[in-house]
Amino acid sequence: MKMRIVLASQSPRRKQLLAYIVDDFDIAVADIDETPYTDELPIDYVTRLAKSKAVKVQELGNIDDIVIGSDTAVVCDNEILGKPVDLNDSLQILQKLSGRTHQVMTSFCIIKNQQVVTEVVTTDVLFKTLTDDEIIRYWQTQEPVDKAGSYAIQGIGGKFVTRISGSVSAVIGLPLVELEHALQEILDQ
Ligand SMILES: Cc1cn([C@H]2C[C@H](O)[C@@H](COP(=O)(O)OP(=O)(O)OP(=O)(O)O)O2)c(=O)[nH]c1=O
Repeated sequence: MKMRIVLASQSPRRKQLLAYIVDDFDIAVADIDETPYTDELPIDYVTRLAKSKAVKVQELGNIDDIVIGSDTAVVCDNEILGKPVDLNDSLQILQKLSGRTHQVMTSFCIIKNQQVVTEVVTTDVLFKTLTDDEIIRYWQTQEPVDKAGSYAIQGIGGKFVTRISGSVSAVIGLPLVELEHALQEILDQ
């Protein structure tokens, strides 16, 4: 029997990335509350969210589906910097990232029947020093709007990045090397 793979995500970037390693899959959106718990560690937060998204989609679909959930958090000094709601928010986030190294944590959770596989991939990203004027002009491009940490490394935000150490695909939305490996193990069973 051919397994159906379902990506539990509304992100066009995750869809595009998954298509690089999986020929055929469906999309289902899991609407979950993304508020971190008080004092929740970033690594626990991204793990929990990936699993919640996958579990929710599995509940709505077929028990035999292989469901993939994922979450990306931008973390600076152990603080989760979410998606900016307005220019002020974006200014605060990018001022924090200016001239220093932060972490991008992307989790995935694969569920097949009762089996749950989760993994978090952490990438270090160093930003050049940003002026407020640069941040404001960047906001006007609208690129930061739906991006964790208020930037997109694959877009205009790439011009802020001095150095990256880790997985580029994980920063954009899915760690392709690790996900392909984990998926292969499940499909081989
Ligand atoms: C840091 C960074 C984030 N992002 C994106 C990846 C994610 O789509 C988004 C992080 O938000 P997420 O909440 O992880 O994902 P999402 O809301 O877009 O989709 P879903 O929850 O349905 O899976 O930010 C980039 O595209 N480039 C970057 O450089």
